[in-house]
Amino acid sequence: MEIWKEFTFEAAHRLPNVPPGHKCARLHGHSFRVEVHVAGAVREPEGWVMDFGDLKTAWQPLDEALDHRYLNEIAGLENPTSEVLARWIWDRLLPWLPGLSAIVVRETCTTGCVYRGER
Ligand SMILES: Nc1nc2c(c(=O)[nH]1)N=C([C@H](O)[C@H](O)COP(=O)(O)OP(=O)(O)OP(=O)(O)O)CN2
Repeated sequence: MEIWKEFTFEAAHRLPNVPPGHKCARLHGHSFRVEVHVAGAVREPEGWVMDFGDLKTAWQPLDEALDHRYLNEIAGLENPTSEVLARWIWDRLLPWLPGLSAIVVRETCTTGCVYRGER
């Protein structure tokens, strides 16, 4: 079974390594949406993989680190593409969520990425 919870944060960024003239080299912002997925057996008697509330608790420090920030200023996010951000979030949640199975990052309504860790 796989469960997930979606979180949102607002942040600014620019992409420093894009080709000359690329629009994403300019400072801009997104309402980022992040899905945190956890896989595992359904535990009894609770009838759940884990409490959605515990996902929220695990996310809280990341909200503090990311919300209303300039992502490029954060260590490890100097080139804050969706892909880099997904891996950065994965690395910070894995110690708290051993069943972590995917991080989905959406920058806009039409773009995003999914990271399932190193295999
Ligand atoms: N593989 C990636 N490609 C791009 C990323 C990224 O993180 N990974 N990021 C960007 C920009 O940050 C951009 O803001 C989002 O891309 P895009 O979908 O092109 O933005 P638009 O909302 O302007 O898209 P339209 O559908 O054309 O309106 C770029 N690429």
